[in-house]
Amino acid sequence: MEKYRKYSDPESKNALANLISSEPNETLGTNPPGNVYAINDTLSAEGAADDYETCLKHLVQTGVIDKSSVSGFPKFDLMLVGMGPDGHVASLFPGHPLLKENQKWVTHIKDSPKPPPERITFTFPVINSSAYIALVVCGAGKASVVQTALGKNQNSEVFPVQMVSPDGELKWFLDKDAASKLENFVDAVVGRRWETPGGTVAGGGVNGRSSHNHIGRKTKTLERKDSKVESVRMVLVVFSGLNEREKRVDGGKGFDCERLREFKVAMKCILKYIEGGGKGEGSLEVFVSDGEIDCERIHRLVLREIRRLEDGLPIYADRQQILETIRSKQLYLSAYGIHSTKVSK
Ligand SMILES: O=C1O[C@H](COP(=O)(O)O)[C@@H](O)[C@H](O)[C@H]1O
Repeated sequence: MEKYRKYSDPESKNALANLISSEPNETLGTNPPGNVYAINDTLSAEGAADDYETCLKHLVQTGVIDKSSVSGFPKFDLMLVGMGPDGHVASLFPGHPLLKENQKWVTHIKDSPKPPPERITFTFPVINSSAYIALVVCGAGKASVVQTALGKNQNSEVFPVQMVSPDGELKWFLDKDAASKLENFVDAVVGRRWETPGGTVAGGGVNGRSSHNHIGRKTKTLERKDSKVESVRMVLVVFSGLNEREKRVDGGKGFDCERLREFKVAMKCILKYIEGGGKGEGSLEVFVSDGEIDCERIHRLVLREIRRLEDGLPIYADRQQILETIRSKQLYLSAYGIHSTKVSK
């Protein structure tokens, strides 16, 4: 959770949740508005936090959200958590008394060190009761805290991010810049990227220059094509090029293979969509079919997948698992709607 802003404010994450719920989304389709539990921006920050906690309690009582048998707090299936350069998570800042809150589910802050000062936030007991937390951290400004949190050196003051310790699974997702101060951890933690034309490799270990250029050439060719036949052909070429490449990657381990696997799932979906004349019944795991073959869309989807394979976040490799969780649960937009609202008053 974070800043408390009016929905009309572009920084409001409630506004983002509402946008997601009303606009058809390439991957998720249209989310039913009833699945979004937004913060009441007509109340004060304190009132909104209490109101939100009441809403959450109702959802637990009615069985929409599980209750943790360990802590008694609500247990979210999936929580997407970011981190600030000072190591804060949600709106729980270093040294702030809210770090110790152990009764409330949702609380407010009026003196946030990062603007805006008024925010509402989940407390640590709620965050740490989650079944799965994806901690997504990007940017060089966060590299020092990442180094401290994941490295071997002890720090005297514990960063809030170091207090993220769920009953379930915790997975860090770092981009290259956020991971730049890690040494031995790089291979283990960071998704390996293919060598870029400039020669930069994160994670290393993959002899990827020729493959990168191969894909790059195909991308350029693809950009010039827009007929149905060419779209199909290019999907197949990219797909078979990757099969070849996969044989050279390190024995099926590491992020490269996981990302390739996710990419291949996407390519299969696109092929089924094409072969089924736009009606890929039950087969469109990574995008939603609207019934008609749309070449522009195929083109855009293939480019999107290539971009994610080559330069996307490591979380790309976990898309199937995340989508499965999202689709099988009734409540799933907490990361946007609950986790973060921003209202300026
Ligand atoms: O203020 C906040 O910042 C952190 C980090 O944001 P990012 O845009 O740099 O990733 C965010 O995770 C948190 O929810 C928010 O309160």
